[in-house]
Amino acid sequence: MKVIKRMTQKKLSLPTIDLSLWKDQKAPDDVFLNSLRKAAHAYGFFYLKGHGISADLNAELMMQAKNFFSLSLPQKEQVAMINSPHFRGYNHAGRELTRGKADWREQLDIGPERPVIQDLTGKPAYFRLQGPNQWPETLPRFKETVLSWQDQVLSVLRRLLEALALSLGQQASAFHPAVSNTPYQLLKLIHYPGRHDDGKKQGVGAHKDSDLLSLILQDNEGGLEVELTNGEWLQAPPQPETFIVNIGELLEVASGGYFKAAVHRVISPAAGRNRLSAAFFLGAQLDATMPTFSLPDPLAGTSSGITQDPENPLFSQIGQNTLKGRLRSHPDVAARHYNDLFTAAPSKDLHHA
Ligand SMILES: O=C(O)CCC(=O)C(=O)O
Ligand SMILES: [Fe+2]
Repeated sequence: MKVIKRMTQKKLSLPTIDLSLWKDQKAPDDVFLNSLRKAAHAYGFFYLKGHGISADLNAELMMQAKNFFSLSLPQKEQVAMINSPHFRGYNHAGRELTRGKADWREQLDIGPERPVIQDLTGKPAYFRLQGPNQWPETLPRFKETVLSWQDQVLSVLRRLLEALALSLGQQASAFHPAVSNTPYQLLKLIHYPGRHDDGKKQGVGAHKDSDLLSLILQDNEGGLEVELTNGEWLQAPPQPETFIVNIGELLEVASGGYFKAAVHRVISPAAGRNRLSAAFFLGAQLDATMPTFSLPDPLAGTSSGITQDPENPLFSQIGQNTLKGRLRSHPDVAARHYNDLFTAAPSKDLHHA
């Protein structure tokens, strides 16, 4: 009995990709590319090690996140997201929705520090996503640490995208037009409080990310899970010195469905416990359109195409897909700052992004 259990667990563990195997910007070898392609195709969710981001910086980020969530609610509300047309800032637990159901987590959303686009007349609404962040004033090293981590993670993901492009038989530069200049990006610092008496377990409900690639740093609590193609849920517990990387909807579009955006969720910690994570989402230039690459033969034959979900239409126009995700996740921000876009407020099929 025990042996079978052990064998099953071994078979079902998530793959680990070691980015340090790709040295000195030289073309990565076939072994590395094959394992990356396989991980992205079969799971859409994997561990990343050899990324070059120091354990100290990761620990400092988690410490700053902890300091922020330890502030009083009125202090956190000073940077409430409802004040920001750019969807930046704090949301208390229960305010964000996934598929219409409240998530049990509080979070601070931080994007790239960019100026507001002044003259938006005649421009698409998604340009309103660009603008400044809201920073907690009482935490001196917070902004510096967060921006430094954000910067380093962005470089890691840009590099990983070069490898992913090569693994699909494309030029390493295939994603450069989408991510080299000023891609949309978002960092969420997240605190999952312990379960309530009502026993509900939705830390964040099952969802796909609407970006190209996401990267998650988690503390030791666990609770992150990914849905396999056979419908089973597999745990993704923390592993030292690694991040979780997962495929988002834009990469599913780019790969013609060869890489699938992974459905994942977080189960709330038990009562009295809590969990911290930092999730970074790399989108793309808002005014670009995600191309769908034509894949070389052996790959093209094994792709089942882009997922069609009437509740969650995928737009290849990036700004449109990005704004869709933000509006659905934050109907209160949508109602305050984007009311002109709706005849009725979105409510039924809200989807976390
Ligand atoms: O907190 C985590 O580990 C994952 C969060 C997540 O999937 C998301 O915010 O999209
Ligand atoms: Fe996610």
